[in-house]
Amino acid sequence: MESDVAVQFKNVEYEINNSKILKEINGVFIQGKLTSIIGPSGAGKSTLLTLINLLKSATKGEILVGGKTIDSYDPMELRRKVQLVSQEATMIKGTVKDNLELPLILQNKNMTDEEAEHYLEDVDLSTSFLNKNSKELSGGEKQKLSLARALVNKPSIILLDEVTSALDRNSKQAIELLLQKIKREHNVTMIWITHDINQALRMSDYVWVMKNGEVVETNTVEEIENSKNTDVKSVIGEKSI
Ligand SMILES: Nc1ncnc2c1ncn2[C@@H]1O[C@H](COP(=O)(O)OP(=O)(O)OP(=O)(O)O)[C@@H](O)[C@H]1O
Repeated sequence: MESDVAVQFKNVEYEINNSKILKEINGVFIQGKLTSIIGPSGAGKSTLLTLINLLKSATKGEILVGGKTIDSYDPMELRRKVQLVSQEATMIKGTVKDNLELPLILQNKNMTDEEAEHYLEDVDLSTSFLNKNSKELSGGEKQKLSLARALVNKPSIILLDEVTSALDRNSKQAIELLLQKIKREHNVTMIWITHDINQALRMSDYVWVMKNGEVVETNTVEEIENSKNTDVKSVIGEKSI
């Protein structure tokens, strides 16, 4: 396998209650690049994402992460390497610092205030937020904090599930800029589900287009924009799905 491949799907299927949610999925996610997954509701995007951190297990085929079959990872270890950030930006009760420190606390470690401030700066949050109750943060600030928390385990892959869908225009723009900065400075592979087609085309290096549990096309943004495939054309013609 090429060394720039972060994740590879080989004939992957996911079946539940005799229903095939994902069929014959093949493709790669390239190291250090941002790939968006787009497609209509129910296409199987979230299911595919959860296979990459073993929240679900493929029922057929093979997934390689960093060149190793996913089944060879301890799930907890894998989830440190492959961080999931979701739309809800779920916080635990307590301060901003409590939330940032959580990934370390789970490993019986601590975080100094200095380290915590560094993480806040990394995501463009004021260091004065350190002892603020996380409940008081705005939606955009919570999402920045959840990105900072995802960075604490120094992941090589970040899975983003509709992380800007609940945000207003300004916060959405701030998160987009932040994701570009994280990709650049931390060289992480990002796999992003979004219903905002313009955002996917604007932000991504590569795009996977899904429909009815299948991957219709995986390609660069430019190739996707010029695709002759009617399913691809209908998905990107929607602009917001
Ligand atoms: N546990 C389950 N049991 C049965 N069907 C399921 C289960 N989980 C998901 N599905 C079905 O699998 C299909 C794909 O769901 P999935 O959430 O992956 O799609 P999606 O593309 O992420 O959709 P959305 O954009 O609405 O989030 C849907 O038809 C859904 O109803």
